[in-house]
Amino acid sequence: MLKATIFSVPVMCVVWNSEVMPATKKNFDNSHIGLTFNKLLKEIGNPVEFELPDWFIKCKPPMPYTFIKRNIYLTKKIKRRIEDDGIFCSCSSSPGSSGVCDRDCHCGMLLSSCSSGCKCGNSCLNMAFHHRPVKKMKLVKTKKCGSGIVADEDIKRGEFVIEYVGEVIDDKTCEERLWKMKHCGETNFYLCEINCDMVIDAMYKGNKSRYINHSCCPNTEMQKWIIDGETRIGIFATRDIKKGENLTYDYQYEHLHYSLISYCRHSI
Ligand SMILES: C[S@@+](CC[C@H](N)C(=O)[O-])C[C@H]1O[C@@H](n2cnc3c(N)ncnc32)[C@H](O)[C@@H]1O
Repeated sequence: MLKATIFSVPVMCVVWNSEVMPATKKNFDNSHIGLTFNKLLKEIGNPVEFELPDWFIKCKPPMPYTFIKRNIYLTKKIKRRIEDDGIFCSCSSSPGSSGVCDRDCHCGMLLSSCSSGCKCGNSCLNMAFHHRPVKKMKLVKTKKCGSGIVADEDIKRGEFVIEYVGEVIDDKTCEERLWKMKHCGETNFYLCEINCDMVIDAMYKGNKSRYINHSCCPNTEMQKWIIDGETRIGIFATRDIKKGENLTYDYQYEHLHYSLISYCRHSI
């Protein structure tokens, strides 16, 4: 339950949410405005406690974050090319296909993008997503899941939607951040596991993909691609999506270290 304390003083009105921001209160107490406020408080007497109305809690603005285009590594960047496994890109279009290699070429089947060895050259379609435009999407308030994302244009099945980017951290940092969030009472997590010791955390830095909510009947999916030796996560449409539809994917959150009271498709 969120509680606030309001002091009605002519001109100055301070709303303090003691459960969410304890660190800020300390800074506030020592600041000039804090000292003045405390002096005023002594003169006024005891504050009155009240519960914040539901509409206020629901209207809580989304947490600010820094927009980034590419992952930022806070851990060692491990580059692993498929060539390291003795697989070299010598793809060419298969007979009867559209004339360029697609996801059915050797590299595509390994979810690795083609390299310069590919005989299709610039027209190659197995170029993962790093050269493809991001779909138009809008940030919205959902009924039950805080902020969410809706498509702002029709999207076709299989099309690339957006890359999931954030800070790439190791397991230890991830655990530290989770504890910190627990202490702050933060319930929104922005974690995506790349492998057993690498997680993309879009809590502080990311793009709109950080707002895509979970559903067990999703319309997009996450795909791991190796692009120039780096594992990157692309979000792709699993069916045709109409403009205005909520974008969702399945978090498969049993892999992560937290649980989620999940609302599914229709209630998001
Ligand atoms: C990646 S964020 C998604 C954006 C988030 N809704 C926000 O307001 O910033 C993931 C968090 O959203 C909430 N969330 C996402 N999908 C949900 C669902 N289906 N049911 C309940 N909560 C959900 C959970 O708090 C989760 O930790």
